[in-house]
Amino acid sequence: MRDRPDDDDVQENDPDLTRAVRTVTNATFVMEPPKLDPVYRQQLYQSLNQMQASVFYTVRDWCIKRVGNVTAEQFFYFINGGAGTGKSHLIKCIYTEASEILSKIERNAYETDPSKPTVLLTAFTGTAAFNICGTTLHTLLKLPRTLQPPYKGLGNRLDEMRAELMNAEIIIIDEISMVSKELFAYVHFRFQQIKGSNKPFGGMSVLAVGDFYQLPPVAYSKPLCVFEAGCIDLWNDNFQMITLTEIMRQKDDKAFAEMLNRIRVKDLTQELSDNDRELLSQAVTEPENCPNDVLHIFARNKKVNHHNSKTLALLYDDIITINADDYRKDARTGAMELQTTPCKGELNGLQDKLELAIGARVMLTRNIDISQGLVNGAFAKVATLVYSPCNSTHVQKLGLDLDLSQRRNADNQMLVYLERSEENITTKKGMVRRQFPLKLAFACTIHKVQGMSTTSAVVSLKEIFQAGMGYVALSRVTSLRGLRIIDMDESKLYANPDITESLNNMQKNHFEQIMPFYHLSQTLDRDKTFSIIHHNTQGLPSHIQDIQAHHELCLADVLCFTETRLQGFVAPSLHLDGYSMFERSRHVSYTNFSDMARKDGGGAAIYVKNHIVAHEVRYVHNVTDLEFVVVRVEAPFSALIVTVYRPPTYNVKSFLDNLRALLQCLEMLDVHPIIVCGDFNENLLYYGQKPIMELFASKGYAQKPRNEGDYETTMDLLESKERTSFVYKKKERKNGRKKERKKKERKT
Ligand SMILES: Nc1ncnc2c1ncn2[C@@H]1O[C@H](COP(=O)(O)OP(=O)(O)OP(=O)(O)O)[C@@H](O)[C@H]1O
Repeated sequence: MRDRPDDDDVQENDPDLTRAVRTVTNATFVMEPPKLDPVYRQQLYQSLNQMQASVFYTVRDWCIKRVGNVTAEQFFYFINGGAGTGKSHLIKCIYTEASEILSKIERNAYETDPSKPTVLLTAFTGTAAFNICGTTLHTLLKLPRTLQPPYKGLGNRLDEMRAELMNAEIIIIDEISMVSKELFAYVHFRFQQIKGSNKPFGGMSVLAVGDFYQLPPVAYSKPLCVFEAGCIDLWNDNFQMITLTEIMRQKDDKAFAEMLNRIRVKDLTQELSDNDRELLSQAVTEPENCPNDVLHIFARNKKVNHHNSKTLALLYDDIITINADDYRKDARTGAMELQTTPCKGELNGLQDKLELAIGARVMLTRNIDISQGLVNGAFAKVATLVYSPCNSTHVQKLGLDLDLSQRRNADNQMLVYLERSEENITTKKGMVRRQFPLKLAFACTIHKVQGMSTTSAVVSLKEIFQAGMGYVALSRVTSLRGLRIIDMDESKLYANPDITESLNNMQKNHFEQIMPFYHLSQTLDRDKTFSIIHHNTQGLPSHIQDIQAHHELCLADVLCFTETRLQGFVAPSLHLDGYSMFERSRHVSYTNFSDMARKDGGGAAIYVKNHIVAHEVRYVHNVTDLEFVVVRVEAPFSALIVTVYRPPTYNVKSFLDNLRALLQCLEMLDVHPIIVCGDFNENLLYYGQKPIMELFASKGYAQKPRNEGDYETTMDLLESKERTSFVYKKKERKNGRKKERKKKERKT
């Protein structure tokens, strides 16, 4: 049987909501994507694993379509995945990239303010919002305290909200497991009102992110994915699920990561396997063996408070007591009078008295300023006390040293100064309290650690009262070495079976279309297929790391690159592991066009997998003034592979003469099939003559692939003489090139 929480814990389950609503409804949100250094940004994108990259590029392509005015259907994706599978990491990347691309949408400057956000990054709790550099749903949408139907509109704040969210196209909602159906419906109605549209969420695309096996919504309401009769079902009607499976948090401790995956879905009736029990037992210990300075995680507040007081007394001699300043309204004069001693406040309100010490670990209990990291659940150390100038015993401000993970900028070593917050004590009429919104944090509840990554923690499994709590607590640490379990109780590790059933029934998407070759290569018989990818690199030196990190490119047997922009010297860093490289720079490619030879850019290269026997055909008789590479493959297949680049400024007639000469010489080598690919800068959408394609056709070459769809943006050709078993043409991802193309099409 599951425990029922007492009142204290019911409130504790709602760590941010009540406070967020109470304190920030009047606050305005600031939403500005972080200005990341381009190199760091590139590294961030390169770090994405295959599934993260699929989602990233799907959303990126959608944004590019929106900018290009191509029809882009509203999307509703649910990014699912166990703890530490990199959901938050992924949405930070999506947010940065999508914001930048969508900011390029041409808008009427008189009607819109281009500085307004295009992508809204939100989370349910303040800590999670800070973690992703976003804001809470409540702050963003100025949601009321109670979310019971019927929907209450924005009233006279509508214009203000419309002005603020006029450019918004996508909303990202992290920690979706904690979002109740009422809250979700409110978000939907808010956007319908703000955008003046009857579409779901007013036409906004939604990226919901989270793990329904982690903490559920507050007050025992059903998670969004679980069907509930009589409730509007925005979830199952609209959302498609994409699952991230690679655990990134515990990537250096695979056995632990895999065990966590099993605990995540284990239901109450199942037992741990012997292996898992044995593995977990390595972390089981007694409380006295746990260092005081390691974060302790408990299910209930009582245990947290007890541990905090005990540890403070143990570690510090100079304990300071900070009383709340309670003011009562004088009935006669109306003046607020300071009381000599604080009264007994509310259970979840500002504390009557705070016991602290310099150096003690504390946690904020209110959202003060999300942009500064002063959010409910943020960890810090007390660094200084600032006393009132007129009362040397009255603490006016506290200097806090926020944890590194809590700082928006890791270089920022400055203290943040916290002032007292003010709240009405609702149980005492006319009474107002001013106190620092803090509590000691040598320990905290499981509800405060969702989303957190830490190297070490002590977890108590005692008194866990909800499905998923045990899993959330155990999955915070990056390795089993950093985990200590006290009060081990296997029966507290269980999932809600309704979640499993609901997720099984959800619509799924694997985004195969964004990486077709990756998916195809999983089923291909690699011994019987030969894959060639052509790609215009727009500069090998600046993109070699992108190529190395790319999930599809390095699966090909042969990589044909154009616009390598090499200048003779090939740095060792330009070699790809597992491939032999053959290249020709532009400078050595022209004899009769010295002006072309002097220009930077251009060039071609072919990389061939090491297990393939291949030689470069370096000197091709009578062929000059052409940027090309020819490679003869001898085993396990026999073929001639050629890559050609024609710069847009190169006269077509001269190019055709030299290409014709090349094709003739290739025939003489008598190796088949001959596969020629490259970037010829010939507009295939143009209805008039296409002399380059016609030359290939006249010589018996066939364009691959034949699929009409592939011609849409094609300027590159992949021509083959004789049938090849499989060829794949890399799809374009570069916005810039599409634009250039469009420009050219308009001109022609
Ligand atoms: N592609 C990646 N490359 C490198 N590190 C990554 C990558 N993805 C995630 N990480 C790291 O793994 C850790 C866990 O990632 P993250 O917090 O995004 O996971 P999560 O799925 O949001 O977890 P939770 O459900 O517990 O909130 C973080 O330290 C993050 O920086």
